[in-house]
Amino acid sequence: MSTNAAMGNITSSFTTNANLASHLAADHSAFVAVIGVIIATYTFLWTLLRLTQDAKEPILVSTSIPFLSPVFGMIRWSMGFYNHMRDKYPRLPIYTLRLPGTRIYIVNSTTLIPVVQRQWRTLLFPPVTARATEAAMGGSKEAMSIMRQDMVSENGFLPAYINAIHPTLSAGPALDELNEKAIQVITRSLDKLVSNGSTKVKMFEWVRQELLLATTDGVYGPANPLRDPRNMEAWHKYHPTIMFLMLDLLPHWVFKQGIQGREQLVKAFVKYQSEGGFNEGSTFIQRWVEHFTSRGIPEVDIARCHIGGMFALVANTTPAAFWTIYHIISDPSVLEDCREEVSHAVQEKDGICTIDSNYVKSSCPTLISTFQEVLRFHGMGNSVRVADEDQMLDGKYLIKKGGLVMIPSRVQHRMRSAWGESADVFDARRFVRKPGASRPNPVAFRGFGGGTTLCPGRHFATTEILLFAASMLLRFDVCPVNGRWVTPTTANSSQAEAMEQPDSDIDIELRPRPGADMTWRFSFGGGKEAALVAEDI
Ligand code: HEM
Repeated sequence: MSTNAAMGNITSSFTTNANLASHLAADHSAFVAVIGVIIATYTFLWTLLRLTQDAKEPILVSTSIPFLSPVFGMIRWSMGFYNHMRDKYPRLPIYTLRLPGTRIYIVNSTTLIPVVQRQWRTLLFPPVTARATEAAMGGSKEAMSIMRQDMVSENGFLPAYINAIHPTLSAGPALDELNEKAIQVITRSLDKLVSNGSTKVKMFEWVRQELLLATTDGVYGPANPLRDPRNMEAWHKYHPTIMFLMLDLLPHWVFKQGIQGREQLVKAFVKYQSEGGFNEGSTFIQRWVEHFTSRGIPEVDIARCHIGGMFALVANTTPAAFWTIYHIISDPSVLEDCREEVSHAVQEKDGICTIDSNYVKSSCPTLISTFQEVLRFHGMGNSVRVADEDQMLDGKYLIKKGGLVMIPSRVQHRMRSAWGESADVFDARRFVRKPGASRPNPVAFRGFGGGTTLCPGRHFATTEILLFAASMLLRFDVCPVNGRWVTPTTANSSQAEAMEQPDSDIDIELRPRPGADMTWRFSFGGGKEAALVAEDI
């Protein structure tokens, strides 16, 4: 190499190094600037968090990244998040989570639950219903202003709505008639299955279809919009998007299909309203419509609210029925006991088998206990209340106006102090009364919620599910097509619902039992409803 060339290389290498050094210096300052911004942002958020948190509020947790740690926790642990937090902070009766723009007070202690429920005039549920109506059902400004006018007093639209429907869903002729209509639909469908001989079905899909048709026929009557397969398809498109629409975080075009489904249902329910289809429906739906029309809710919004009502009707009943039937038929000893119990509810005369619904609701302890255990084990409702003003809870904890108070039922349902060491195990006979044994703490059982928002549809759903299960046990043997029962996982359950949903379906074969082809009927009337929650005992 010549001297010149060598010099050139040295010069060029020097220039390159100088460039590199200046690049590194620039990169270094950019790096320092980024770190500076991160530290400044972190310090700002941390200070903001501390300054806006009152010492009297429940202890603040999950703060490593201010305002975002709870969000990451919810994404990571999904529906197990609150149980994870309970295990992490086992001594906290209540704690605060701070999310962007929201503070949530999570109640873990069984003793605080009745306190929250007693403060129903300042810890409100109606704002939650109103928000769902607006975000997920598309309620108009006019309808929302009627709904939001008074959310506290008994004259307010939403509290008065619950009062209007309550008598039609409580023990009495209106409820009996509703349950009778619904079970007739299931019976007709089972008759058809029997006449087809052994049939293979996908269990969840099949249970869902049976209940959707039975429940909506029972409620809406002969003009039931869900009888039209296009509307049924629209429901299946819309239903999975409800939770995302309620969260209202993403633009609506992301859920185009779901919204198309919803709008198709709105048209169908507008027709149902304008043609007076409800006049031939249940007493429940007549009182429901009466309330909405008397308060001046526009027709199209009534149709939107019908869709919200449908969600309440079927969203939890379907998985609850699936799990009840699954846990009975997949356990030979539970199956034997339940079948024996319901066989005493049947009276046969002249080829007609009549099942006494009162007997099923009151005298089949293993069947009823299995259903209750389904509500405990698979129940995942988060009771949410909105604080209407600053207030003290139990004289100890400051709840700030606008904050959400939440009671996650999964935390209660898996509490060892309430359910013992077997809290994480499904035990079909857990609720069967045993001589000398004490009852589990009823406050820890939140399958139907509790307090003023205790589910008004619980008797309808309970009877429908128990009678469906009884019919199945009496008329069919059920086998898994692949020869063994494998309990589906539930990790992907939609958190808009109060019951876990199976992640995968099960192929089953329904084989008619001897006598399945006789005429099957139900008798109703005069009996009490099954008492599953403290308020009914
Ligand atoms: C197994 C089936 C069902 C389950 C597990 C269930 C569960 C629940 C739960 C946990 C709540 C309380 C929500 C809270 O406090 O935050 C609730 C409320 C409610 N449920 Fe159900 N439910 C079922 C069936 C039904 C049915 C069939 C209807 C309609 C007839 C219905 C109508 C309602 C209504 C309207 C509310 C709100 C009450 C209020 O605003 O005060 N539910 N349900």
